[in-house]
Amino acid sequence: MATLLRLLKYVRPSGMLVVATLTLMLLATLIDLLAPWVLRKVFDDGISKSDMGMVLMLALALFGLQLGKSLGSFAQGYTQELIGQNVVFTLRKQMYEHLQRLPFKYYDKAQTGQLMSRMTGDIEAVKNFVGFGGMMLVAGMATFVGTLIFMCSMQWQVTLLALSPIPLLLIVMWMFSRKVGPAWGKIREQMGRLTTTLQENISGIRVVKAFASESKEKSKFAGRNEQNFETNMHRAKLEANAFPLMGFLGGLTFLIMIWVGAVYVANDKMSLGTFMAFQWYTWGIIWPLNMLGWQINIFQQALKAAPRVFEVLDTKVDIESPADGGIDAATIRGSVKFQNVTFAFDKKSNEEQTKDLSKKEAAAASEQDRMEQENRAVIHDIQLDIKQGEVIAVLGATGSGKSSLIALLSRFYDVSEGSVLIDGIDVRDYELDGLRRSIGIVPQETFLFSASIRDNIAFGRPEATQEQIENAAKKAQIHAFIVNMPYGYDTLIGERGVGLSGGQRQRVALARAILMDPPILVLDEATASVDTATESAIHEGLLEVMKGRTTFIIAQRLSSIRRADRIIVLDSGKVVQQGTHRELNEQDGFFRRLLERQEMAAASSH
Ligand SMILES: Nc1ncnc2c1ncn2[C@@H]1O[C@H](COP(=O)(O)OP(=O)(O)OP(=O)(O)O)[C@@H](O)[C@H]1O
Repeated sequence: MATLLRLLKYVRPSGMLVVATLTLMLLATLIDLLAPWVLRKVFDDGISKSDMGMVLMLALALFGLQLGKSLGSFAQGYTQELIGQNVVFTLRKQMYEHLQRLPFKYYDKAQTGQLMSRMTGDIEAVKNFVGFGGMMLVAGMATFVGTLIFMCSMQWQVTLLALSPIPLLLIVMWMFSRKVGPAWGKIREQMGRLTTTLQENISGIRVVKAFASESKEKSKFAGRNEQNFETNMHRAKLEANAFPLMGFLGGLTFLIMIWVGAVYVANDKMSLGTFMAFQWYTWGIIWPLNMLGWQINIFQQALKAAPRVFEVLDTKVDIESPADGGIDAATIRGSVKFQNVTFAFDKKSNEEQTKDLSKKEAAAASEQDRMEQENRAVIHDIQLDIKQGEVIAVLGATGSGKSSLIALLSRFYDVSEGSVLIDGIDVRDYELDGLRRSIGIVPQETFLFSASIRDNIAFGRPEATQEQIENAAKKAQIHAFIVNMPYGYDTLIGERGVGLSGGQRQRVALARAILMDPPILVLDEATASVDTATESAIHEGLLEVMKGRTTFIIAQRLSSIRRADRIIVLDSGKVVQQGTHRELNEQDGFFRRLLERQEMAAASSH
């Protein structure tokens, strides 16, 4: 019921259209009800009295009624679809906008295929009910009730007798509805899983092929496809059992009507005209009941699909600008302070933790969670003070927490304890978009869109001039490569940058960050996939780019951090060493061991 009420809210903006459609439907119903009544007159006032003038007039009246109905149907079909499409449009817009706002935490767990299927199939199922099923239900009910009124007013005894199979028909329908609902729920869920398998296979096709795992993946897909096939066949079986039974019981109404009607006509208790009109009216009883079977189907499908969409819409966005809009980040200069920062990925919100608990229990739970969080933390009590314009290299073994630490700067995640300050202000107090625009990031894995290379570089600044784009590309050492491409900056690159090498993709991402001209720059293993010659060329360019900007370089290769003002070494989420290259070289620790290992590796490769 709650789902239905919530769906109705989406229909409310189309209120006038709904009124227009329902008016047209009710008019069509009235015409349907009047037509048999006119037919009755053809027999009783025309044929039986041999008044051919009357017959002609009534035939023309019937024609006029049908013409009116046809014109009405044309408009009604259009408005009906418009209502459904309005709902689809709003739901898709809301879902898309919400997906854009949802934090990284959500995407760490969400399955792309499930989201795709909710955005497409589930919303479509909702539309079928809102635009078609719901309206037809109203039309069907109006036809049913109207028909009964007309029939009873003509001959109530025959009407009631003809209705005797209806209770049985309602029982069949109720049983069908109870069984088909869960089947639709399963189908929607399975479609989500099927889409996920497909999406993962397409995205990961290179891994599938590299490991020659096509047949394993094929059977995984076949398994899910088969499950969906079986559930659909189960649903079809339910329909195949219920619909003919409903048709049969409807047919019984006809049989009773003809038999009882004939007896009443023979006994002069019913005119021949009324008998003929009843034949027509019987359809007004059978049609809505038969349609009800389909409507239950559409309704149940929508009832199972809508919560899947609402579930996404109801996911809380807990990383947002402050309620008052937040502090303008345009003036950020770039000093950064990590103040007692602890961070765990699976932090639960306070509300989630203390829901349904008393005050005392909530306090105990919160203390327990604080301790658990401390155990799960990937960043432990970090204190760092970074001056504006400083170049900081963050070093550490894989999994030591380098990327996590930097992710807290842009609020991809929020700290569990402590605070991250930029220019002395907590990052949570800034307007979020502005904050993120102030931090240019070249991530480990670059995502490029299927668009021109120019648009990919100008992704964060679509208004940038060609000259600005080219300057950024030059600094990222990619300009020469781009101008040699078939269409230069207009060359289209495939999804995720297909057609470019790993190093080229990384340089496009670097140009993208440089173009944003941010006060803070983050290079996450940014030169990892380029050759040593290009790497040193990039570093030359970066020297100029880094000038005046606070820069974080996350790297494992020592060559890429030589120019850092300070090196921070992380181990299991804790800062274990910090200082200049020279200072750290003089200490016994992770840094010197890394240096020695790399020097040995370099010597053995010569
Ligand atoms: N989204 C996530 N959800 C849960 N745990 C995560 C997530 N991302 C990383 N971790 C865990 O957090 C720890 C730190 O990971 P992080 O990516 O920050 O390390 P890193 O030093 O950048 O590693 P690398 O050099 O390999 O990129 C690791 O133990 C990792 O397993």
